Amino acid sequence: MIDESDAHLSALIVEDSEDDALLLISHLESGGYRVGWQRVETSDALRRAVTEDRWDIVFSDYAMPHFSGDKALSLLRQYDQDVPFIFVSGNIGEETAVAAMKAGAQDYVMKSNLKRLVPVVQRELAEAELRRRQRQVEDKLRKLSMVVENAVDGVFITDSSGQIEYVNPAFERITGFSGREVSGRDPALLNSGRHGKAFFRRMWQTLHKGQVFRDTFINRRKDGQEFYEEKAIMPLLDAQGEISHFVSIGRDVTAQVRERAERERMNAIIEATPDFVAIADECGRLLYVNRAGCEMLGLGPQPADWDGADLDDLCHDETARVRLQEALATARRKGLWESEIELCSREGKVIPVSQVILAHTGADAKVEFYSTIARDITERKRFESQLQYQASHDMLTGLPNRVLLMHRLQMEMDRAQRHSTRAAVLFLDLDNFKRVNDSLGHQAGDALLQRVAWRLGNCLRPNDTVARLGGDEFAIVMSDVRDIDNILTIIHKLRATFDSPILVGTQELFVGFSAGIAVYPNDGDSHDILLQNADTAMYRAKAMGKGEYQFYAAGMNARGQELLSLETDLRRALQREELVLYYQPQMDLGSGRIVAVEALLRWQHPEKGLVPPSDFIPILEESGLINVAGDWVLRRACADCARLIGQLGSVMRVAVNVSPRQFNDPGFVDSVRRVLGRQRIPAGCLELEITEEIVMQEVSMTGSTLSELDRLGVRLAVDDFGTGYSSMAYLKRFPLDALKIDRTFVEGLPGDQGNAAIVEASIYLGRKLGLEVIAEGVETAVQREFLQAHQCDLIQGYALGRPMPLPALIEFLRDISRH
Ligand SMILES: Nc1nc2c(ncn2[C@@H]2O[C@@H]3COP(=O)(O)O[C@H]4[C@@H](O)[C@H](n5cnc6c(=O)[nH]c(N)nc65)O[C@@H]4COP(=O)(O)O[C@H]3[C@H]2O)c(=O)[nH]1
Repeated sequence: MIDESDAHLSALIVEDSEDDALLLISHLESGGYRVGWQRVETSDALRRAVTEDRWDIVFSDYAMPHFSGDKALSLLRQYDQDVPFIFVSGNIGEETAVAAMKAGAQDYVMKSNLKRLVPVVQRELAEAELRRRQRQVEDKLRKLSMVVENAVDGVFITDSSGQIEYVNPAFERITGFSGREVSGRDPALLNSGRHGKAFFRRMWQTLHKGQVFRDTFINRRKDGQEFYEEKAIMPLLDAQGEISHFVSIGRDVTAQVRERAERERMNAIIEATPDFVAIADECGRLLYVNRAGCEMLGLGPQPADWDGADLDDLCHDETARVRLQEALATARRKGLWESEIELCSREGKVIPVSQVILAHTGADAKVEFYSTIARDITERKRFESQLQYQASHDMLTGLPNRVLLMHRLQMEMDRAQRHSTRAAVLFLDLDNFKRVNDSLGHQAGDALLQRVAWRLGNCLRPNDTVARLGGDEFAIVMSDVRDIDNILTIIHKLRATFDSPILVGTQELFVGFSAGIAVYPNDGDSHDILLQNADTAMYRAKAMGKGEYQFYAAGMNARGQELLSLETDLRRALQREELVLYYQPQMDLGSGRIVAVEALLRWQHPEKGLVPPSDFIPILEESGLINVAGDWVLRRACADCARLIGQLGSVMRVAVNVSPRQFNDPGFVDSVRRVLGRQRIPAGCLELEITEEIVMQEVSMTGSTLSELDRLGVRLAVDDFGTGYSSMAYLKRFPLDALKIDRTFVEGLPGDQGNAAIVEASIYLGRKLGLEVIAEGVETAVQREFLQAHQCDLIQGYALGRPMPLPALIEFLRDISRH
């Protein structure tokens, strides 16, 4: 009996007789099968049946009216190789049966002997199952073999003694050996000798334990070249569990190993490079920064330290950020951007770098990432600026040299053109420098030049430039020259700066300059010409004598030139004592006596003759020479006064004009005290004429000076009374003795009613305040009478006498006393 589990049988019956088919089924059922069956009797029906269903077994009659067993067999085998095919026929002969078996039928059963049917079915079903399994195994083997044959990995199989039995095509390709060449040989033929014994010992130990050995082998190809093979070797066991074979599967990883080595080398190089190397994603986020970059920018060494940072964070301000965005845009457009830029470290240090940014694009031309290399050029920049400094500065003095001077001069010329002002260049040449050099040596000469440079630098405005042109030549570029006075101011400052001696070693040296001045745009429209003209002017100045300053051109600079030469002349006049005092008498209207004289300064110019004070006092004021001149006037006037008193035997007062600058000099009161002491005249014999301008200036200081002078006993008179716009209050506040009515009010007397009223009021005011009133510029007898009638105390003017030199005055006074 058949097994219950095998009892179900699906049977296809090719049979023209329904009865025969039923008989067949009944035999099978009586043999224990539960049969599901179908009967077909044409080729179409058979085809349909085998394509639509799966059958355990097929029975077929041999000869049928519309079909034949042969055809049924061959049709079936087109669809199924394994299903048992059993002829069940009434008349199949021996020969036909053998031929049918050859054609693929499994057996035949005579209809007359159906007793055989069940055993045949049982046997054929079992064999069909075997065949099916076999076929599956073969199928699998075929597939595996195909895989191995087509694998990219090299495979070889050895027997247990290590002799090669099989190699796949990949092995041949990788090693260069053909299967035939290596068949029966030891795989050691691939040995490169690069692995030590320990390596193979470990391999064999692993394999003999029945485990898989994996490692990277360095093997040798047939042509002797080495290659890297990532290999797995495994033992195969037979039914007894003994190792029967070894299978080696190896992948040629030479390219990867080399690539990895190359990458590691590159990485080591990048890590060792002193330049900043970084990779950023398409949004600028940093993906990689090398060691030098981390150090340069103060980023930690671990990626986590700068995680989230991007290229933007390396910019120190908004301008740098905009520049970076432009750089990235250029890199996206052109693939590369390079320039010099400034990066900023985390600590805020600004680092100048020479940087390259590359944009790396993918297949869609979109940027996938950026790489950048930046070299710290701090040193180079420092060196460059040092070079630039050296190229543009004089090494001895540290002042700009000719190159930089020309550049600044051009800038000032441009600025002057824009603002419609002027620029000036002064060419200075040290007087007597050669003598210093020759007598004290070069070191002393150098030291002198350094100190001169320092002093020059200190007396200029921040926008002016002083340069050393070489030797003892210096130049100054003056910016924003609005009028000629600006230049004169600088010249005064220069002179004042070099008034005191320069100490070189133990020597005190007085330094003077000869200078030429050229003014843009009048004296040239290019910097070369301007400097050349200033040079020319300097030579002219030198020719005039040491310490001279000379403007290049006449024309608009004529006034400057004139003022300058006047100033130079005045200095000389003071030294050569060309200044003289004239005296003009003052009469007491009450007694009719000459009680005082006014000292009036004159300049006895060798060529121009007698120069009036109006022509030179403003220059003395401007240049500061007024203090020297005023001091001289004071001494001279007091000395003359003493002489007058001595010679005439009567008291005589001298009035001396004091300029604002002289009055404000802190040493003024002392100098008055000194003069009085030296000349031994009573203090009341000296009257100081001060202007309304002086009394109106900062009150506390003026007040204290006036009080000090008053305590000395000196008389104080207000000159030019009524010409200013001042308040009369000062007359009360200060210790004054007299007021002098200005001659412009006396002029029209008595006809000019306005003037007459002012003069009357002034006399009235003076009397009320206890001040002596002196009328100036009295030219006529009518004026004198008017003043006398209005009780003016004193008069002064041509009506009495013009200013005269001392001998003439003495004569004049003697004349009067004689009459
Ligand atoms: N038209 C006319 N003029 C007359 C008559 N009488 C006198 N004068 C002139 O009037 C001026 C009087 O001097 P001031 O008002 O102090 O005015 C002085 C004074 O301010 C200043 N000055 C003169 N000498 C000195 C000085 O030693 N030091 C200072 N700081 N200033 C002085 O110069 C100014 C002018 O002096 P000067 O030219 O000498 O001119 C003198 C004198 O010559 C007259 O009847 N008619």
